[in-house]
Amino acid sequence: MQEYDLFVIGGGSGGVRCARIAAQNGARVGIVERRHWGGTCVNIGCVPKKLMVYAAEYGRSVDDARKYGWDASVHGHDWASFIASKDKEISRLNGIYVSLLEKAGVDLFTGEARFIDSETIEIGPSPLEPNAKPQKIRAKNIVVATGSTPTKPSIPGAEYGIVSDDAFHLEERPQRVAIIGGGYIGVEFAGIFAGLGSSVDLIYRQEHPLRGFDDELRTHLSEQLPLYGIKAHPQKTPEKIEKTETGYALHLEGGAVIEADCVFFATGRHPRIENLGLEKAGVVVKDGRIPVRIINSATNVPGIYAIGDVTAMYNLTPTAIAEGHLLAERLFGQAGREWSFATTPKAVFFSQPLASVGLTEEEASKNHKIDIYTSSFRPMHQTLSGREGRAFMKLVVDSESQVVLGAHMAGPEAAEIIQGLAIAVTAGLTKRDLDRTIGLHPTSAEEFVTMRTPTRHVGG
Ligand SMILES: Cc1cc2nc3c(=O)[nH]c(=O)nc-3n(C[C@H](O)[C@H](O)[C@H](O)COP(=O)(O)OP(=O)(O)OC[C@H]3O[C@@H](n4cnc5c(N)ncnc54)[C@H](O)[C@@H]3O)c2cc1C
Ligand SMILES: NC(=O)c1ccc[n+]([C@@H]2O[C@H](COP(=O)([O-])OP(=O)(O)OC[C@H]3O[C@@H](n4cnc5c(N)ncnc54)[C@H](O)[C@@H]3O)[C@@H](O)[C@H]2O)c1
Repeated sequence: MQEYDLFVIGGGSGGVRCARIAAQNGARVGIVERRHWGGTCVNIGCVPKKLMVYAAEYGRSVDDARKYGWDASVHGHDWASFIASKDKEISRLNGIYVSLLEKAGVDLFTGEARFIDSETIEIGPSPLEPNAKPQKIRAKNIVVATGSTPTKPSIPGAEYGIVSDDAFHLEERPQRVAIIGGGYIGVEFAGIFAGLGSSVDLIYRQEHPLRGFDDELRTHLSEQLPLYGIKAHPQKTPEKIEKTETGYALHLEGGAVIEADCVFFATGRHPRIENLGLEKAGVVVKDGRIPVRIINSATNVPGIYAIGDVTAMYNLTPTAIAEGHLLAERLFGQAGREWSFATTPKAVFFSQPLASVGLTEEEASKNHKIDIYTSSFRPMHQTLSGREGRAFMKLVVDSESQVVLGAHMAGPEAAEIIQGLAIAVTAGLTKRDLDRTIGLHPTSAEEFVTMRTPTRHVGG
């Protein structure tokens, strides 16, 4: 039986980083992957999704270009050729992940892993290695980095609906898409399909999409949806799906029926822990996830750790990577690196991107007297193109200390801009620091350093 200092289950964002850093620090490391190296982000998440967002924007950009004097026109989108290009890029990235691990001296295994006991793993057949002969591995430290998987509600006809995993490999682009769920995936794919020319219905339970984001930003998004050709169905819950002669009928509670060629469930994700044998290792599972201490990723069993989506704490790639990196350094290298998880920035890659860092107005006003600064404007490139829609920016500032507690934006390059603001919020900079920063003209970003008069004072 092979023995390791560290064995990682799951070759995704968190697992790959953890294995690589541990090996670079001299540990003997093995890692197992069941399906695709690089995990969700690279294969069926962030990366192909962002490529799809780019694809979706070109149609509108050509329209804009005409207004800027170009003799350009669009004659439809070739889904099959786009998917083939996307797949080529993803398999290039798969190769990079494998070579990164190999170069670091990590042993790679393909197959489905499960615990036999708290120090022993068995690897059996999986989609990546259907004929794998079962083999056992022992390790002093084991990291569970198995990620998460889409959740479908158990309504009649749910089997007719797809999830995000399927959306990346559809044979053709559906003409009519009904997307259920107003979270990250629902909003992003609504933008993608609408941009590519599909008719899109977006169904969600709240008054506005993106629960947990700043309420004013959410309201702004609701106002923008129709401008992108998306039909919103707020405060609606799906009841059942029926197959019809022309596609599917999605019935909503209250009686409305939406006809679609594709019903897309974007109704959240749950940790992938079934069949992992956690009970054999004695690892406690609570509410379907592995609870850990963020400070050291430790489970209740000494020597067993969990990082990334399987802990259901942040569910983002950079946080999974940071958790994996921190754990490897703490176990085998020099501990001491710090990451500010509390100021993790978030972005939703909708056609008009949205991004946030720090506290929302609702969160901040519970414990602080705050000054709110807002700005809403027509982005400059739309003046000639005539495109409708406005950008929105917001700062949440502590009234007494003037520390910037949160920054929120919807508009061109919002994610790129908020990444910069995230440094300011993480560093605890004040509104005065923003005020004394000279703007970069003409940009949308300069608005964040030129908002002088509070829109309102709240809380306390
Ligand atoms: C459509 C979509 C878009 C997203 N977009 C973004 C984005 O833009 N930005 C962002 O930050 N985050 C995004 N995310 C979230 C991000 O992908 C995840 O937070 C991140 O991948 C989590 O990393 P992880 O290492 O925890 O898990 P994963 O990357 O999911 O890796 C887990 C790996 O473990 C493997 N595995 C599972 N069980 C076993 C087993 N028993 N044996 C062997 N291997 C196993 C799986 O096959 C998988 O490859 C997106 C997610 C989705 C679904
Ligand atoms: N840009 C990014 O960083 C990005 C992009 C995609 C996904 N992700 C990550 O992946 C996670 C999963 O994304 P997601 O959009 O699936 O989840 P989510 O938690 O963001 O949104 C799920 C949505 O589904 C709704 N919902 C849940 N059960 C339902 C039901 N039975 N009927 C109707 N609606 C229901 C919820 O109210 C919510 O609006 C995210 O939380 C995020 O962490 C991140």
